Amino acid sequence: MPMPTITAVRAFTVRGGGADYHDQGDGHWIDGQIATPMSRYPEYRAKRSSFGLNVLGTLVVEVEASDGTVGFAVTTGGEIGCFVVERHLARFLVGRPVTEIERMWDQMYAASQFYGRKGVVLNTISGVDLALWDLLAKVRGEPVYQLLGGAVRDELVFYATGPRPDLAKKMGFIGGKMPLKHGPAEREEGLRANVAALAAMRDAVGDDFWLMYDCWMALDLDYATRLAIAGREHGLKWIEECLSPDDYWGYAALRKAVPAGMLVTTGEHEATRWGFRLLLEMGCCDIIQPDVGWCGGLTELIKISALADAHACPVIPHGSSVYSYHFVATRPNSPFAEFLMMAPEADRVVPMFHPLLLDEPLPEGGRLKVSALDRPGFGVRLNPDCALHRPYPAA
Ligand SMILES: C[C@H](O)[C@H](O)CC(=O)C(=O)O
Ligand SMILES: [Mg+2]
Repeated sequence: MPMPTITAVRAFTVRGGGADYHDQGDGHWIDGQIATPMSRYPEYRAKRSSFGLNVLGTLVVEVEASDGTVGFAVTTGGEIGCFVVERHLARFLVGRPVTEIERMWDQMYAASQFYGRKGVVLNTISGVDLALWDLLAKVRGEPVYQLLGGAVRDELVFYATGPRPDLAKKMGFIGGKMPLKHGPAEREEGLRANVAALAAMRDAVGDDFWLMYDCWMALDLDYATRLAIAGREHGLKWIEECLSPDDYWGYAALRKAVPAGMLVTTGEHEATRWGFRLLLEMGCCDIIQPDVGWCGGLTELIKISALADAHACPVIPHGSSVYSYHFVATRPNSPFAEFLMMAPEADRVVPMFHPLLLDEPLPEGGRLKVSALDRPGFGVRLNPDCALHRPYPAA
């Protein structure tokens, strides 16, 4: 049966939240003091925006088909992403049938290998890939999760990321992952403060609620090991992204050094099946956390997940709202999902990609029925009130 072909590819950027969820206004918890690889420089410690955490902005990719259907997706990538899409990647899409996602992915990756492979180029390929899945699912009139093989569960259960696991517990989430505040440059005093914050939160939530620490690449092996050992007493379930994403050897050593039963997790800044192959084969972690908007998109996440399954390693995707939910619904080895608390005080559930997307389904009581995803494509719309900027329109 002849399928529509792709007739146009457009790339836009937009500021203020959206897929670059770090691009928030003053006073938001996500831009407070959180340990980062830049925390060793005191002048970049108090706010993550001080070193440029929100420098990229959101990338919006639209793909239009010959029958008039438009698919779209959002990720982090901003103006650089727009350039890569419109001046380079679009050529591999225009004129192709909407079904040929695998071939388009392979051409985008192979053609950009000389300057890509990870980082913003893979964010960009992910954005294009997700827009292609949205388009194909809309052309077929089905939700994306049905194209992925259908749901393996009726509802998703979530843990919450943010500074208030005590409030997340009241909202019905199964656990809370806190941002670590102090890094190694703040020495023993900082370490004691990190452990004290965990202990206080444990007192607030009781024994059975999961508590985790997100260390956002800020630590070294020695500090991470000491934090894990001290955290065990307070029921720290996992310790996340402690080291540089390039330090596979450090992660392998950390996994051996943490107390029995504590999980080492990482992968939100890793990309492609080859990056995750290193994490898995080197025994770096107990859970991988690819971000579907950064790791290469759904086409790549399917491969990463299969590889992880063969290593008995669960896949709990990082954030990414609907783009994760449609995937998690379909994989036996993704037993729960992350919800990032994007309210400035983490005191209520708000859409992760607010204000950019309309119709983003929200967990209620820490759960989301898969039937809430039953709309064509990823089931979301762009908010017409958000001012999109198209810096590199095709000539
Ligand atoms: C809170 C973390 O520093 C980061 O902003 C989000 C993240 O790493 C996660 O959700 O995981
Ligand atoms: Mg994280």
